[in-house]
Amino acid sequence: MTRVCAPHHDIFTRISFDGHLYGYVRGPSAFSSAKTLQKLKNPPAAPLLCPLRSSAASAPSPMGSSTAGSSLTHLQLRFVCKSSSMVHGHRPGTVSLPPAPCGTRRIFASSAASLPDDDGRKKSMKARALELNRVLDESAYEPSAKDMHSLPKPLSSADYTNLISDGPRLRVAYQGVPGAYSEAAAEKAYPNCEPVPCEQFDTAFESVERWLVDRAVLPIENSLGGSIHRNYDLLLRHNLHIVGEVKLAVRHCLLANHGLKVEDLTRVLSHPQALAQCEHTLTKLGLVRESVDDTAGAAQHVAFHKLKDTGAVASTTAAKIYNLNILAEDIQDDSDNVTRFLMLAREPIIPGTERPFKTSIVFSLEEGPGVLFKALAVFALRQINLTKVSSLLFKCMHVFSTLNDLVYMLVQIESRPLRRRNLRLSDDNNNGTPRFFDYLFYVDFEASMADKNAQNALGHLNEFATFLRVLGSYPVDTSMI
Ligand SMILES: O=C(O)C(=O)C[C@]1(C(=O)O)C=C[C@@H](O)C=C1
Repeated sequence: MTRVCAPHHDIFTRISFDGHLYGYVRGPSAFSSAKTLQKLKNPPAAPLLCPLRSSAASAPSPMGSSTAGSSLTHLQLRFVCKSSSMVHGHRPGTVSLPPAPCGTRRIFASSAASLPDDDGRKKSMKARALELNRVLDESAYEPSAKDMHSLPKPLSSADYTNLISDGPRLRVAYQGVPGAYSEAAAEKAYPNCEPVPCEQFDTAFESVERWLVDRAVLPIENSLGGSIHRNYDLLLRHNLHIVGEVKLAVRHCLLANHGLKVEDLTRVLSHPQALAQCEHTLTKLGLVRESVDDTAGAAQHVAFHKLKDTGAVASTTAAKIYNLNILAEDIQDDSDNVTRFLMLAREPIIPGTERPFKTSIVFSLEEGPGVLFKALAVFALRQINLTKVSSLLFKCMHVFSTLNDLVYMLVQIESRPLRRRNLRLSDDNNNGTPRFFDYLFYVDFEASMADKNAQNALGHLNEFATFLRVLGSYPVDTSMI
């Protein structure tokens, strides 16, 4: 590896008004330089946005991450400074980058831009820096299919060491890539936030716990597809608090590359929930379904590989970002397709009573006839409405050590967030062998923990529950979906 001060790379940096250090890396091997920056143990800054503009695209891997391309000529990274001293101390020799062909220059503008005009040399550097900043400002970010690799790369566990959260905008983790419904939910929950894509749900949870982002917004249930069990598991496994909910009307489209017709397609890619939500339509079209991590990732894959026989079920936003054609709109089986997302934070909010609140709890019970009836009665007795009751079956009582072994079974009782009917219970007639198992019951009830009635109900439940945890008490999303 060569030091950055070797005459191989153009590196421009600047300090933005929001305290971030923005960086440009230029050069034929700029992409691999960026990758190296990301991998460094002690980088001066953490690249957040991967290549912004390039004259030749490097190939995104099937589900979003990018691979190095030797023909990149122009690339922008966004850096987040680790400390103010980094801004002022950012100088040649601090960053190691792989060698690149000679003939390019390097410029360190940010430190000069932030220095007082105390001598002529610094003055000219400062002028240069300001000029650079002006040029950088003029190159606005307009993602298109041509530079889709420029979109934020989803966080994976490996990225943790490089991410620092010090900007004034709230950073909100979501699972998926840009154009995913979860990104729209994050923006609805926290307008003006900076959505941070994460590869997996676990990554989103962990990035909040490690202070890399401020919040996470994750799907928990859908009116057609039901509960997202993975996130119920993660709610128990992690110690985050539910601080809000947001409901999003999910309207799926069938996307394909330009020039294709529905008849040309034999296969369709999407998130399993999205495929389930379009079950009837896709069956009617005779398309083979294939599950991927998220809807927008499916669109990205179809676009990047220019697939001729495969479409994607995703949003209109994903169609725009990845430059796909919309073959059919509103293909979900129910026009009232709503997904409920949870807003998660490290600290709980102080529950109030000035507006409608909801409280989410999880508990387990001793086995025995009528125990669930008894548990639900603590709410019924106090006229507290339940908006969700679901149960997960797990193998043994040691909740925290054995969640890996959690066996998801059909829920005994299930309700879904329907717009007009808040509670829908149905038996699954599961005559298996439940007596060998314990259940975790997840209940949402319409009351605030600041409400004495709710406190009494939970006190009552706690008398006989073998485990009880309040996951959060938060305002109900009453917005029009
Ligand atoms: O794949 C996406 O776009 C997501 O945001 C995930 C997800 C989900 O997990 O349910 C979110 C909303 C829709 O219900 C479909 C998929």
